[in-house]
Amino acid sequence: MTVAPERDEQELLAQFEATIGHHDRIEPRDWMPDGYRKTVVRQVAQHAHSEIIGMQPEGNWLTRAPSLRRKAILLAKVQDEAGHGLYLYSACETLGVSRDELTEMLISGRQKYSSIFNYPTLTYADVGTIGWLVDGAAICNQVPLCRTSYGPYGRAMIRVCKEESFHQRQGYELLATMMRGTDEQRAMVQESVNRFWWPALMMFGPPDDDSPNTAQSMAWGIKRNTNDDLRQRMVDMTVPQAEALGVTLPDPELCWNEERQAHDFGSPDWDEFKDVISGNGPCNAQRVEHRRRAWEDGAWVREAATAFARRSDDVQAAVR
Ligand SMILES: CC(C)(COP(=O)(O)OP(=O)(O)OC[C@H]1O[C@@H](n2cnc3c(N)ncnc32)[C@H](O)[C@@H]1OP(=O)(O)O)[C@@H](O)C(=O)NCCC(=O)NCCSC(=O)Cc1ccccc1
Repeated sequence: MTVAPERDEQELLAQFEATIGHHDRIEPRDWMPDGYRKTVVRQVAQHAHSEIIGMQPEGNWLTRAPSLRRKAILLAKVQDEAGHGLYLYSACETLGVSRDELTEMLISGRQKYSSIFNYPTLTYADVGTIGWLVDGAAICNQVPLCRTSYGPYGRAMIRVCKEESFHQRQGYELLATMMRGTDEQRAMVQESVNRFWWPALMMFGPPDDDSPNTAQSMAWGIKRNTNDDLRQRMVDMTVPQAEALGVTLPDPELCWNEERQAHDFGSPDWDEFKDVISGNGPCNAQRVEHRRRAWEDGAWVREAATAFARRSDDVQAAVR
């Protein structure tokens, strides 16, 4: 007996929902609703683009690192970011979208990357602040994503989070070293923290009541927490670290709320956030142009690798 197609679809949907309900993983060959596939591709692609574009602000300091040790640490970190981008592009490819298409969507502005990477890195202290605050925010956001419902994304996150922890520690250690230095160095750290604090809080996305995707993404287990929840976690985690470092977080409203057992804090400038994610931040044009040039300059490498792979296949076929 043949089953009616609608019946088939209903059974598949029920099976999908049961998997989500049990907090099990959805794997690439499993049936999934079109909206789920699109949402995972959107989030994972944005995440991958962020890692790749995110190499630029710190990469800016590679040739000017103040010592061999600092240069080696920074090189390792920037290379890790490239690796994270590649895992994430691979996770996206399991859903039937190619690396070429993803890069095209980034360069043409059809897909986003994290707002934070549209701010400039003006001093070497920014390398420390990015490690401490930006990787700190990335950890808050990504540890729960190790339990995301899409298998390849969650597994990529496990490795990425281990590396992000090293990134955060190296940033904190850099800032701690500068804070033990001269008055000028301490002032440089404070100035850098003042510039990056609010943009780091914006990384978690708009407030929950202004976040169109959160409810559905949580229902599908793609996101495990809301944007505001994770932002609160970041503030609570960072305040004692700032005290230990001896820097001030630039928020006059920041204070401990005994009743909530959490910090109250001010609101980021959401108009600035909207401007930055619409392409009008201080470095948007420069970041995308740099990526476009690198992609075009690398065309010959991709062509050579494809030709080599084709020839190897021909040789294998001839031997068989
Ligand atoms: C929380 C959120 C970012 C946004 O929640 P959703 O539910 O998806 O959206 P929601 O409805 O709340 O927002 C409405 C619209 O606003 C967009 N938008 C929101 N926020 C931002 C933003 N900050 N920047 C730009 N756009 C943002 C959002 O896409 C949506 O637009 P769309 O409808 O697509 O046109 C989520 O996608 C997520 O957890 N992603 C995974 C983590 C991830 O990507 N991490 C990367 C950074 S860490 C790193 O790279 C490591 C590193 C450290 C140091 C150096 C180098 C590398």
